[in-house]
Amino acid sequence: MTLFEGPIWLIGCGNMAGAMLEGWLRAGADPRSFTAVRPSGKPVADGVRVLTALPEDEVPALVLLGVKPQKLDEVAPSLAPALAAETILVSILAGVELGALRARFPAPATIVKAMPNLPVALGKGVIELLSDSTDTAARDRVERLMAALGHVEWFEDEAGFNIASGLTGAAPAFLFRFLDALAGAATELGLAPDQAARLAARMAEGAAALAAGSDATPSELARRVASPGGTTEAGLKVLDSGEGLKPLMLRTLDASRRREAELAAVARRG
Ligand SMILES: NC(=O)C1=CN([C@@H]2O[C@H](COP(=O)(O)OP(=O)(O)OC[C@H]3O[C@@H](n4cnc5c(N)ncnc54)[C@H](OP(=O)(O)O)[C@@H]3O)[C@@H](O)[C@H]2O)C=CC1
Ligand SMILES: O=C(O)[C@@H]1CCC=N1
Repeated sequence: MTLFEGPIWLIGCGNMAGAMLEGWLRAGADPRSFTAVRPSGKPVADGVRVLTALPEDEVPALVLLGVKPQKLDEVAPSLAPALAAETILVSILAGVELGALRARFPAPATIVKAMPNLPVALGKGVIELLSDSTDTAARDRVERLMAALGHVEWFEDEAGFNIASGLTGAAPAFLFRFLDALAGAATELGLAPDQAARLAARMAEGAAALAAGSDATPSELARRVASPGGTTEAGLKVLDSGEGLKPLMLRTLDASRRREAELAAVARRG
């Protein structure tokens, strides 16, 4: 069974849209159903058409808007007339609200905001979705396509979507920083850098799988690791001391959310 019927255009195919394409191809999608439009014309994957301008030989069933938010007004004027009422527009542009998309793309009946993250390339991403469309068949088609990339959740409003965007869209970078710091510390204490990086990443893979698959809270899982009077407890005391990690995470996510609001305001002004 095909993931999605009809041509899919990827407007911009850099880190994120490229990772989504990788995930869909990995899930068995037909490469010939995709057209990537990118100014560089760099190839993306075997069998996927790459153009430097919009195709003129087909009407897209779905368009994935994958450029930087700052490029929205560079692409919208030429893209909008190429979309039909039945074209589903999916935007992954951080901060750009449904209203700002509707103002630029009047034709599509269904516009969906999606916030994916880089692990979609492995089919292990998280994708938040938001739409004001009442076309349940179109919403279901988008959900099915996104579900090939990982865990999908719908949101009811921009505010909740924005908080979740920081938590799953941006936070892989926060986790990578944590792993870097952890491995760096092990290196300072005497381990070879490549070995420290490898072990930290493998540790995170297993611990994350445990957390995702367990009914226990992260706090309970930490308790199971920390033997009373043991080595973990000694480390946790440092992590939890003073201001600790929790206020740092609050400031981190809040900064992402505030930046998202700034990007939203720019796109609203147009
Ligand atoms: N990176 C991430 O983890 C996530 C990113 N996002 C969102 O994804 C979007 C893209 O981010 P990211 O992939 O990191 O950025 P990249 O810089 O990697 O990719 C941007 C893409 O846009 C293309 N592009 C630039 N100008 C145009 C144009 N005029 N017409 C068509 N394509 C154009 C570039 O083409 P070329 O390759 O030829 O230079 C490139 O393929 C952003 O809106 C971001 O908010 C959302 C969730 C996570
Ligand atoms: O940094 C950004 O703005 C984008 C959105 C989430 C991840 N990358």
